[in-house]
Amino acid sequence: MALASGVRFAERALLRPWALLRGTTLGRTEPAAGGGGDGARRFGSQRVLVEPDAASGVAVMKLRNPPVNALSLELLTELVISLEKLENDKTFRGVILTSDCPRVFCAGLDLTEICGRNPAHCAEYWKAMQELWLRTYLSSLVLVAAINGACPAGGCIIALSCDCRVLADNPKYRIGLNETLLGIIAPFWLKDTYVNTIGHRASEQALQLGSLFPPAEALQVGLVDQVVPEDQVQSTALSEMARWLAVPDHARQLTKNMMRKATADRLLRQRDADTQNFVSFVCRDSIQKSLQAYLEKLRQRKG
Ligand SMILES: CCCCCC/C=C/CC(=O)SCCNC(=O)CCNC(=O)[C@H](O)C(C)(C)COP(=O)(O)OP(=O)(O)OC[C@H]1O[C@@H](n2cnc3c(N)ncnc32)[C@H](O)[C@@H]1OP(=O)(O)O
Repeated sequence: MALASGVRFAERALLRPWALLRGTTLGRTEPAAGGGGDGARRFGSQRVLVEPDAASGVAVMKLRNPPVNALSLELLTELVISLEKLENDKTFRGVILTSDCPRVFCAGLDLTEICGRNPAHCAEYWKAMQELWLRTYLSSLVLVAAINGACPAGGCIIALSCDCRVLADNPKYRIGLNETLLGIIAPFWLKDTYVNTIGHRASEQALQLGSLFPPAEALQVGLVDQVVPEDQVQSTALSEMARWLAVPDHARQLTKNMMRKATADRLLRQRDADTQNFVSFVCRDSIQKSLQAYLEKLRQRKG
């Protein structure tokens, strides 16, 4: 009974794939450095590099959308497709999500996707955001975030959608939801994800203040599970993965589903309304002005 409802839920979460692969090169396969058999072949796309290890059942998925892994529509699309590919391949039980860009895990939403764009584009973009969150939050795989760089806003949400987070101990690598500082508001599903991770009071404070936590504070508040020297992020993520994979899949997956279903269902029930809210909010003149000003500040901040 529990299994059947878990499967039905997973099926509902598998929402439509998009036909929006502008400029993507999906499905490319090439030998990993060091060569080897099938287990060592890497695949992926232009913006997502997947290094599968069939022997351990673990794949490393690297975001590579330089300079800062901003979540462009293409990156969102390629992430969903790469994840789906691994989920459909029974060889794999876990994914380590990390960045191929130096110093940044993910800069969050790509502001150029919502600045000066028409409502139809903003809607398409937001649906892609929702899709990635649903896919990661409900993934049947064990997802471990190896956070090897700055992790604001949408980057933080991707990390929080994983089962476990390992952050590199570098004061520049801050993590949190800073939306209010851009003059925008985190949608309810981001807020729910935050609350589910660090609790109501800490979320209330951090969300209103737009706090970006340095590693020690992120650990203290519970945003991340481990803080380790930068050169140990990958090995620690692998050790964490082993701990999670020691649990039988069916028991772990059904428990994950039990813990996360209500939060995901809330978005699934209101997906269109959430998109409309986002579009009407972000297309307001006043919001466009503050987003433009924020982007300009980022561009001038060089050095
Ligand atoms: C999965 C579901 C997700 C749901 C998400 C829902 C809502 C999310 C809200 C958001 O995500 S809003 C975005 C918030 N992001 C930020 O505030 C981060 C802004 N960026 C930074 O703070 C810094 O860039 C950095 C990430 C700390 C990296 O610093 P660094 O010094 O290494 O690089 P920069 O010189 O600042 O930037 C290089 C280059 O990249 C441009 N850029 C940076 N961030 C963004 C962005 N989010 N979108 C678009 N472009 C960005 C920056 O302007 C520079 O461009 P240039 O042309 O080279 O000047």
